Amino acid sequence: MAHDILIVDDEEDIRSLIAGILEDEGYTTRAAGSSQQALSEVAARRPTLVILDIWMEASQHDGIETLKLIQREHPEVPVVMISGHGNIETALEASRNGAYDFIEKPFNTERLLLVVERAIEDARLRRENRELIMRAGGDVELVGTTPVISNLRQSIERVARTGSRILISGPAGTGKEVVARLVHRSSARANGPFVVLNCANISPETMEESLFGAVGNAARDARTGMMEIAHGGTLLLDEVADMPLETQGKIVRVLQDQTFVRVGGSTPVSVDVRVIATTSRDLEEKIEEQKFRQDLYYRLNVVPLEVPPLFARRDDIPELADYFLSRYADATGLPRRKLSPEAIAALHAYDWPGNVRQLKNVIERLMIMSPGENGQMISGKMLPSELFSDMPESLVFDKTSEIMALPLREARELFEKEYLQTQVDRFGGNISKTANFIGMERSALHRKLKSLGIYGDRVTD
Ligand SMILES: Nc1ncnc2c1ncn2[C@@H]1O[C@H](COP(=O)(O)OP(=O)(O)OP(=O)(O)O)[C@@H](O)[C@H]1O
Repeated sequence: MAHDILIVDDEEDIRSLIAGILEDEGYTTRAAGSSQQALSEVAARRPTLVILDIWMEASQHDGIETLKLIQREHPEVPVVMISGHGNIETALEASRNGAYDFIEKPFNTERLLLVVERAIEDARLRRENRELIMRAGGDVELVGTTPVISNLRQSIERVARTGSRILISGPAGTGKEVVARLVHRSSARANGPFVVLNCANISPETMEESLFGAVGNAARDARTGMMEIAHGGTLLLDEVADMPLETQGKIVRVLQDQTFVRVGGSTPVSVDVRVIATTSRDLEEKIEEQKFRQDLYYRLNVVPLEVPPLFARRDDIPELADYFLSRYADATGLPRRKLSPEAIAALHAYDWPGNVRQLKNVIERLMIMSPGENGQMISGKMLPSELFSDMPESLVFDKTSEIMALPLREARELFEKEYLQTQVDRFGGNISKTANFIGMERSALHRKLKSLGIYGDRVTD
């Protein structure tokens, strides 16, 4: 996506000289010959960068005042000042007011391009930092090698380049946002912003201000909307099923024209934004209940991507657990730990109703609550009890009275039978995994099952 640069100078020659240099490098430019025009261009759409002359004689505001006005509305937009006279005082004042850097007349093309490139990169890093701080843990790695995840990865690569709208569905905590971030990162917009708007629990008024921004007045501050901030990049509508119906109607039109009006304003703002939506609810059901607009559904659901629950890709659990262990150790400086085979087997057997997010939280908790040396194993006993609470009733063993009525040898045999049958069922009949979990040799388990008469067709290696 081309960056959108606003050039502000009262000399026509300078404006077209800079525009020529920048356009040759693939930037998109707009020009303004006065401070008033500059401010209305900024108001029409937030630029990626402003190049602003310090001396603008016939303008209502001089360069410094214009800088202040731009910074007040958009402190995140970098402004590079042009100065004709190497006046240190003015330079200092501009820096104090947030100017990113200076270029002096007459121009050196190399220097101009270098400063522009640096300013845009610096703003991108700041934005990413802000996003990281705001959404700590929002990483962009889709860990997993099961066929469903490998297919998903391929679909992401394929669809990312097309620019189509995508609807990502799947239960909470499965990694829908990770998928959206990956799409953005693999697309032509990767250097543009990635903006997330959470649609849950927002009133229609707040939602519209968040999306479209607002013109300031006595009652409210001016605000740049997510649509405008996402220009040249991607906007993620998280949990889109919760978007108020009124806003749904408005966004249908915006998706079509990529143009909207800020709350309280009348000037149309044109943007170029790729919209991705996520949902953990069944949108077709919401349409039937008349809580979601069908036309919006069709517009968003150009390419559907599905992220399956964690229990449907159990074999990714060990790799995910390992990934969170090392990531958490790196982030905190805590020792690097490993999971023991029986701990891995227990994580593998659990159903994870909170999906990957729950697994990540369990791992973090383990690292904090079970301190140990570098490389020291985390054993099955250290796992939180919630992991065992959804075990089948028979494993918790409700046959106490029956057992109590038996001599030891028979009681032991009954217990073993119940215990092993349940464990084998838990691991879907897989002997290696069962053996691993219960801490027995695979061949010994085979023999044991046979001797207890529970060696059926469902058992596999
Ligand atoms: N395959 C994965 N590889 C690495 N990390 C993952 C993976 N899936 C999820 N995560 C991590 O798990 C957490 C939850 O993922 P994410 O927020 O993407 O889920 P979600 O489906 O968008 O959840 P919700 O619907 O609740 O918003 C995040 O910290 C994310 O980084």
